[in-house]
Amino acid sequence: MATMTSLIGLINKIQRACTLLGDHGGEGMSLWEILPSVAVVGGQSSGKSSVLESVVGRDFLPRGSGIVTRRPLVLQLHKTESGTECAEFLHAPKKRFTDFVAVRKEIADETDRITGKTKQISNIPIHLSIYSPNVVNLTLIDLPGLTKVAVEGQSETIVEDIENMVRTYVEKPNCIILAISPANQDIATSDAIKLARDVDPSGERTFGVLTKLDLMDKGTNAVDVLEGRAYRLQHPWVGIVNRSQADINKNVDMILARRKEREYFETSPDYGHLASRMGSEYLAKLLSEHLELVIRQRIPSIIALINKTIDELNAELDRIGRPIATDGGAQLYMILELCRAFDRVFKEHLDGGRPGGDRIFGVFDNQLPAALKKLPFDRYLSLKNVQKVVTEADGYQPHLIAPEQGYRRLIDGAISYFKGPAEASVDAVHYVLKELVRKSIAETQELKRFPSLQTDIATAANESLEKFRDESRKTVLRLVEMESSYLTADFFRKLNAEPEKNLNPSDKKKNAEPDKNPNQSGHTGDRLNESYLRRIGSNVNAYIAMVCDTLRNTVPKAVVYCQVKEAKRSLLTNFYAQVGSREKERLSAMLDEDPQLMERRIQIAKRLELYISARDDIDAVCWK
Ligand SMILES: Nc1nc2c(ncn2[C@@H]2O[C@H](COP(=O)(O)OP(=O)(O)OP(=O)(O)O)[C@@H](O)[C@H]2O)c(=O)[nH]1
Repeated sequence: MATMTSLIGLINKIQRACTLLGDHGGEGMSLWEILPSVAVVGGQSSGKSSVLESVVGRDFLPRGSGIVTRRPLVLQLHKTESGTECAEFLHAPKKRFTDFVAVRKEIADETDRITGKTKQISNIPIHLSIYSPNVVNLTLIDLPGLTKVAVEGQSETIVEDIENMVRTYVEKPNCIILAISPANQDIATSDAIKLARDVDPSGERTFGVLTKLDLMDKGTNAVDVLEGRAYRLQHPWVGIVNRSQADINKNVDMILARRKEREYFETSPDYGHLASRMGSEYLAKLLSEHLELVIRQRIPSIIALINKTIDELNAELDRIGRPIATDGGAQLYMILELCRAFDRVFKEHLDGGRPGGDRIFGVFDNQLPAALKKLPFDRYLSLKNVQKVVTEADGYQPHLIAPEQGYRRLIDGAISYFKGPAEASVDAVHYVLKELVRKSIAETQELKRFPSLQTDIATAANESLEKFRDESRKTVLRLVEMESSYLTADFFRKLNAEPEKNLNPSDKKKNAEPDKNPNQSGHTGDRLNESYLRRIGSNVNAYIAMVCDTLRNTVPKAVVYCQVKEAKRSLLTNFYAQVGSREKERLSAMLDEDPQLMERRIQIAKRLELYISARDDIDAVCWK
C-alpha cells in the first residue's frame, strides 16, 4: 500500500505539473481542482504567516505592515532524508535557494512582477517548494489576509476582492481550510471562522487554529474554544503559541521557538491536559495525516477524471488532426486523400444528401422558361417590323410568290434572341457550381486545418469550372445557331397545305395569279396588305414557338453535359496532375496549417503527456 510520503509527494508532483501548464483552477473541471490542498485563511495579523512558518520550521515569508501577501503562495513541503534545506520556485526552476532571506525577497519580487509595486492583488499563484528533513509532506496555500477596510493606496473594492479570491480557493470541495483566529479576540468575530462556516457549513474540512494564546488577558483562557465548546468543528481545535514580535526582533530561531511552545503547553495550568494535541508540530502532523486520508479517498475520482480527460484530449487530437508526415510521398498521399474528401462532399451536394444540387434544376425549371417567356417577340413580330424586314429583304426586286427572304430574315432575327437566355442558363449553373465548391470546402472537416490547401483546391476547382463554362457556352450557342442554319421545312409545308385546302388547287395552278388571293401573296398593288403581313408574323411566331420548345429541352441537356457532368467527373483532374509533379517543399507549403491550430495541438499534446504521466505515477504509487 502507498505510504503517506509517496501519496502526498504524488499530489505535489501533479500540482506542479498543472501549474506548468497554466492549469491552476479557473473554468471547467481541471486536475488542479480535484487535487486536495490546505489553504491558510484568516484576518490580517491573525498569525497566518507565523503558523505557516512554524509548520515549515523556517522564516521565509515576507513581513511588513499592511497587505503583504498579495498573490496566493502555493507552498509544497517535501521531506528529505538528509541534506541541507533548500527552496525552489517554479518560475525559476534552475535556481536553488539555501538562504531563506533570499527566498523571502524572491516572494516579494515575484509578487511585484505581476501586481506591480502597488497594493493590488492577483490570483495567479507563486509556487514554492521547500526540501527539508525537518518538514512533513504537505501542500499549503497562503492567501492574502481578510481585511475590513481599504487603506490608503488600495482600491475601494479591495476588501471584497480579497474575500472573493480567498473564497475561490476555499469553496472548492478539495480544499482543507486552516482557519486562523487569534485567541485574544472573541471567536464570534473571527473572519476565518465566518468564511469557513459559509463555505463549509458542516465543518468537515475546516481545521480551527487558535493563535496568540500567550497574549490572552490574565485570568482568561481559551479552553472552551480548544475543547470545541465555544464553536464546534468536526476536527479538534489546535492551539498555537508563535513567536511574539519581540522574539522576531531578537531573532529567536524556529527550533528554539518550537521548544518554547512545547514547554508552554506542557507547563500551562490551563492547557497541560491538552499538551499532546497542541502546538505547531502537532498541527503539521495532523494536517499531513488528514491530507493523506483525503487523497486516499480521492484517488478513484482522480483516476476517473484523468482517464476521462485523456479520452477527451485524444478525441480532440483526432478531430483537429494528428501531426503531418514529413515524408514527401506521405504528404502527396495526404493531399490526394483530402481532395477526395472534398470531392465526396461536392458530389453529395450535386447528387442529393446535401442541399444545393436542386438549385441547378431550378435554373432549368424556372429561370430558363421565365427568360424565354420574356423575349420580346411581340415587338419583334409587330406589323411594322414584319413589314420593314420583309420589304427590305428583297431589295429593289418585287416579291413574286412569297417573301422567302423576308421569312428567313425574320426567323433568323428571332432565333438570335435565344442566345441571351441560353447563355444566362450557363452562367447561372456556373455560379451554383462555384457556390457548391465554396460550401463543400467549408464543410469538409478534414480540410479545416489546412487553409493553404483550401485555397489551392478552390482555385483549381474554379479554374475547371471556368473551362466548363466556356465549353458549355459554345455548345448552347451552337444549338441556337443550328436552329438558324437549317429550318424545319415540314413546318412550312404543313403551313402551305392549310390555305390550299380552302382553295381549288387546280384553279390556283391554272390561272397562276397568286396576287389575286390576298391570303397567298397579299399584294395590293405594290404593297403587301396588312392581313398578309399579320399572317407572316403569326407564321414566324409559330415557328419560333416550336424552336423555343426545342431549346427549352436541349439547352439544359447541353449545360448538364458540359458543366455538371464534367464537374462531377473531372473537377480536380488538372490539379491532381499538377500536384503529382510538385516538389516536396511545395507539398509541405500546401499542407501549411493554421498557426492557432498548431499551437492548440501542442497544448493538447502537452496536457495529454501530463495526464498520462500522472496516471502512471498514480499506478506506481498505488501498487507499491
Ligand atoms: N505573542 C504572540 N505573538 C504572535 C503570535 N502569533 C503571531 N504573533 C505576532 O503577531 C504579528 C502578526 O503575525 P503574522 O504571523 O505576521 O500574522 P499574519 O496573519 O500573517 O499577518 P498579515 O500577513 O499581515 O495578514 C507578528 O508580530 C507576530 O509576531 C502568537 O501566538 N503569540
